[in-house]
Amino acid sequence: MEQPNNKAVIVGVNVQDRPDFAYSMEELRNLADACNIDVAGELTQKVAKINSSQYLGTGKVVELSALVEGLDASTVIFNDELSPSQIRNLESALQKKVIDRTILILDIFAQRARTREAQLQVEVAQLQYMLPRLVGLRESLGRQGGGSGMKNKGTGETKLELDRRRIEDRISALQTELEKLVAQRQVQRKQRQKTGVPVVCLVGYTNAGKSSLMNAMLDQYMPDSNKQVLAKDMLFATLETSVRSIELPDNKSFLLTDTVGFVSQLPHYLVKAFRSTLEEVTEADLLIQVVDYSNPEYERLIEVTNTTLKELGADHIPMIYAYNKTDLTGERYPQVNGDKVYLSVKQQSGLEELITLVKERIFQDYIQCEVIIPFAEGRLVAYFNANAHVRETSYEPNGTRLTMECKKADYEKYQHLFAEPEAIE
Ligand SMILES: Nc1nc2c(ncn2[C@@H]2O[C@H](COP(=O)(O)OP(=O)(O)OP(=O)(O)O)[C@@H](O)[C@H]2O)c(=O)[nH]1
Ligand SMILES: [Mg+2]
Repeated sequence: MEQPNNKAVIVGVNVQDRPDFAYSMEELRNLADACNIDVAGELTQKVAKINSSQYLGTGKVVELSALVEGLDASTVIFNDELSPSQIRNLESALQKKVIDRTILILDIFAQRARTREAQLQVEVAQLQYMLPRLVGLRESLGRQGGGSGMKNKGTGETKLELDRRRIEDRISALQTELEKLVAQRQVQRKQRQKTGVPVVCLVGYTNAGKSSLMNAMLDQYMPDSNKQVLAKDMLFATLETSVRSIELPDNKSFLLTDTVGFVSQLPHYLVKAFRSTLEEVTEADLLIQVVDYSNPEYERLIEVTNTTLKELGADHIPMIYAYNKTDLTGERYPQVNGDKVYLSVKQQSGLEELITLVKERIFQDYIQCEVIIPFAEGRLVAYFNANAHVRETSYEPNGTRLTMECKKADYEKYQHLFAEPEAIE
């Protein structure tokens, strides 16, 4: 049986005048859009407390039913995560497919997952969502003839036929496979850490411009690298972590990591499932929180990001802010204010200011010095030319004089080889 249509009505309850309610409904619409669902109508209700049996008050359910019929919608989408019994009750009252915010997010993640690791993580999260809802989902499936909103390969009807026990087995098999991938990633990360190169992580709300910023940095500092990442005007364009090396003109380098974006009410099992991918964040030396400054709700989105970072155990890592998309606001840019840089990646403006701030934070263990390297230790001159910022080179009777900025650790390591300046008679 074919799905009748992809028209839906979105429904939300505004509990105690939530200040971000209007935005959360707009976001729900965007999430639906990202799943190719056509939002034909909207229904909201102000309440003091969510109705535990059917989410909406009884009168509102009747009103909703009429609206859904009138618009000929096949699906009703709720702005919060519904409990198994709420789904059951709403489906029997409405006789339509009932889905919630969580399943939309899971669906988008499933569509976008490219790497095996991301696919495994999404599937684990989907199964964990399904487990307590099996009965309701099965009823829904019987009525709709397939497609609960789970669209990725491998899920779908066959999976829904599995009983609880088999789903649990499947989850643990996926987790075992995932652990192997995570172990590999950890080895890679340990190797990177050994090199002592600082790690800077881009974090922030979805669609803020993290990947665009990463690409702009690559353009500017690594023009031949050909390692651009996907940046696109859609929710959750990035699901996998990418790490790129950025070498600055003064020979300082760092690793830049692009990560999955956050969204409000990110299902906790999704956060948990993606924890391994996001471990990079918890071990970074510095976080750059990219903010869509053109979004009127940007302060709330910063809050959501900070709460998610806390949930991941990354709230202790130093952070600076890139207030991006300033070109869409009336504000002046580029502009630096404490730990905030107002910039526009699109207009390629403010990148240098941001890099200056990054450098101040991650290269604190550098010193300015002047040393004389005996001619016999010529390899050291080559080393510093490659790994330090040499400002001036001159030749003395007893060796090469370098005026430079180098790592304090390097200075201390090679100090015993440096020559004393000759006394001028
Ligand atoms: N006007 C304007 N648009 C921008 C700017 N920077 C990025 N964008 C646009 O914002 C959209 C999202 O950019 P991405 O870089 O994919 O955002 P992201 O933070 O990586 O998003 P996720 O991967 O979904 O978390 C794209 O359409 C970009 O072209 C900017 O400075 N100004
Ligand atoms: Mg991205």
